[in-house]
Amino acid sequence: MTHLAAAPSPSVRVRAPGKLNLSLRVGPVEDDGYHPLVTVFQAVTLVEEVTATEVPEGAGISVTVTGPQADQVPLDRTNLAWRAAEALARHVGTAADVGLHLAKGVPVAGGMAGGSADAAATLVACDALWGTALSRDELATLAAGLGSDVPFALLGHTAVGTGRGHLLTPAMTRGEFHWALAVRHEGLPTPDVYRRFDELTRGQARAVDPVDDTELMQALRAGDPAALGRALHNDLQDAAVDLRPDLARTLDIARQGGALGVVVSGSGPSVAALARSRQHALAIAATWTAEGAADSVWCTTGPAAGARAL
Ligand SMILES: C[C@](O)(CO)[C@H](O)COP(=O)(O)OP(=O)(O)OC[C@H]1O[C@@H](n2ccc(N)nc2=O)[C@H](O)[C@@H]1O
Ligand SMILES: Nc1ncnc2c1ncn2[C@@H]1O[C@H](COP(=O)(O)OP(=O)(O)OP(=O)(O)O)[C@@H](O)[C@H]1O
Repeated sequence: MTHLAAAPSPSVRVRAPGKLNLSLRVGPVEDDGYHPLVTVFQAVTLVEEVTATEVPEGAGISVTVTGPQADQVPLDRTNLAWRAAEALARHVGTAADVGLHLAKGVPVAGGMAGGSADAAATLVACDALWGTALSRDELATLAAGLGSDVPFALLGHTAVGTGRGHLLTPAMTRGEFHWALAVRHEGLPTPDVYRRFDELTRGQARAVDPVDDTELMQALRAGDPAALGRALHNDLQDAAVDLRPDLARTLDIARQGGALGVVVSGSGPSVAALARSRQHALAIAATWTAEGAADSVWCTTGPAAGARAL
């Protein structure tokens, strides 16, 4: 008797990057509860990998997760990847049946948009698995409905974000930038940081203006890490440090270690230090570890590609 092995279910694997905000300028909160932003995103080589696998009709969506902080990631419909699959299925009028596996390489709740990368990767993976063949523009519209950082995870590289951060213009850059990252395993909820920003600025934050990032954009075009380091900026930094005062020491240690610039990433609590080289990034990371200033440290480079099938 011949034994026939069952054919594996079709699956699609997609990688999407985490991000840093090289500059994050935040205006006064609007009536919808969101803040107008001008931000310069850079995608980095810390990535999420999402595998979407065909499941029997009517099986619905399921999520499994691996990675160092997998226990902090929800497996139900509050997971952004689940919501991305649901949003795509609703948009194209197909049944939302898929198994999603997330291999997490981006720190969880670190201000580096790991969940957003999962959502972007899921849109691309399910679009391929279900053969729905949406354009990148249609995917970007769905992405913006899932979260402000999701469209950038689709696009990748370096881009200026306006509106809620979801309206993107690619930016010209030269060369590769080396980053050291100090990660705290207790995350900072993004809404809390924006709320603290409102309190600290008493609702009177200055209106955002892309002109304020002229030097940063020049540094990127020139591939000049020293100039980029001087131009790093984050309007949410004071709010993040106010909520987590120990971040001040993490910032100081990197400065003392000769970082070209150091900044809280997005809403924190991750801290990103721009280094002269990979060796320099490793040295900053080693000092953070030695001083107990981070729960984990990472070295990465940017820019990196947006969500794409492997
Ligand atoms: C801090 C950043 O990561 C910088 O890129 C983003 O602004 C946050 O993006 P995100 O996590 O995708 O945020 P969303 O899921 O869209 O929004 C979460 C919450 O953050 C606040 N929020 C977000 C974006 C924005 N422009 N203004 C805000 O006030 C709102 O309270 C919102 O309810
Ligand atoms: N796919 C996901 N991966 C990680 N967390 C998720 C996911 N979906 C939902 N969450 C929830 O969202 C919270 C924030 O997740 P995430 O890792 O995306 O934060 P972040 O990097 O700070 O996001 P951002 O920089 O976009 O504000 C987590 O604590 C978790 O409860």
